[in-house]
Amino acid sequence: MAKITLRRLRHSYDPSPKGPEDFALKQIDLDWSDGGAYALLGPSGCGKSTLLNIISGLLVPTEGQVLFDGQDVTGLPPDKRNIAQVFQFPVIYDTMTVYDNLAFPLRNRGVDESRVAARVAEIAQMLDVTDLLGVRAAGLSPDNKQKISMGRGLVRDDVNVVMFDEPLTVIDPHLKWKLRSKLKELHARVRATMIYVTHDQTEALTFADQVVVMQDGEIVQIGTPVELFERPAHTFVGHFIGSPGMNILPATQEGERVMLDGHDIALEGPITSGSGQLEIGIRPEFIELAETGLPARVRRMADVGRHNVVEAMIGDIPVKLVTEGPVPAQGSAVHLAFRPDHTRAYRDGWLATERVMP
Ligand SMILES: Nc1ncnc2c1ncn2[C@@H]1O[C@H](COP(=O)(O)OP(=O)(O)OP(=O)(O)O)[C@@H](O)[C@H]1O
Repeated sequence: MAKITLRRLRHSYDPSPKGPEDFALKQIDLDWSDGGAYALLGPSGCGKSTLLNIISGLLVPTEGQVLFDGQDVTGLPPDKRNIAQVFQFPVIYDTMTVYDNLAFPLRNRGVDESRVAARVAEIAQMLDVTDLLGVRAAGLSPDNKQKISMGRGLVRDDVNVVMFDEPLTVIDPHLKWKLRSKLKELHARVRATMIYVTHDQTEALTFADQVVVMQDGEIVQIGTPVELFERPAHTFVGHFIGSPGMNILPATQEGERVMLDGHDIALEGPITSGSGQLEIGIRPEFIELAETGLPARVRRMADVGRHNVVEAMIGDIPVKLVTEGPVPAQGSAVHLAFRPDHTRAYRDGWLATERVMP
């Protein structure tokens, strides 16, 4: 397995790009350490596939370098990079048995049959497909086909990286969670460097130790799932991660004071200096209905299972909060308390408060 370094990567599909808007990847600098579980998360069109194709060698970047363990592989074709890839749709040979499918990548490398047998048995056991080893792949259900496809990606232990490109797309929703946790378990056992590409926050947050969030050809934040949830570096991350996402509320500043609809708001710490559009970011989980606080009116509520989501208006500004307690009737006057340690300011989208450590 290898450490992967992306150095000053830029890519444009336009042969003569004029400005940043012509670049599908603006500038990417990244270090992925050996054996880590990473997710690349972002909405459709943000550049995930472009980045994946550059790492796998299907695409040569317009600028910058890709290094595996410090060695420049930017110009190497995919078959010289020693990587395994699992795609959206299963890539298996229908006429072969499950055993032969799993054995294929090893036999292809000239691995001897006793080693093949041991490794196939190990992977089959991890994926719960031992019973299927003698079955022809053509007869498998779509999710079992994709499991075998994943197994083919994981069977070699000499690859630099295993890359998964939206691998659960074809899986039935009720089976998705099973495969999701299976993949996490597999990483813990195989300890390969893995990169998981998805637009689905649940998949990314379940699988990865570190999540790279992309927007519009740029990385907006790299962090653990908890870091992304608790302290988004950008309003995009706050909004994209969480359900419902972070409240992003228009704010004004007078000296050190930050105000929302004319009310002073206590923040996690001092606001950084600078200019630009000011907003307050607070997650619905960190707002409470209280005796005192910001006056608001309940607009609607939704029962989402374990808790209720209440939408209230502070003046003309809608705010969502999550509560497990009783919900006041629609139209009633309430007070909202923001937890200061989870209330942050953002300027032109970027985090603009410093955290005061307790
Ligand atoms: N072959 C291509 N030629 C021209 N433009 C392309 C090509 N492939 C992608 N793009 C553009 O590059 C940008 C990034 O696309 P990319 O496919 O990398 O995003 P993505 O995050 O993987 O999206 P999706 O999840 O929909 O695949 C988009 O604006 C897309 O239109």
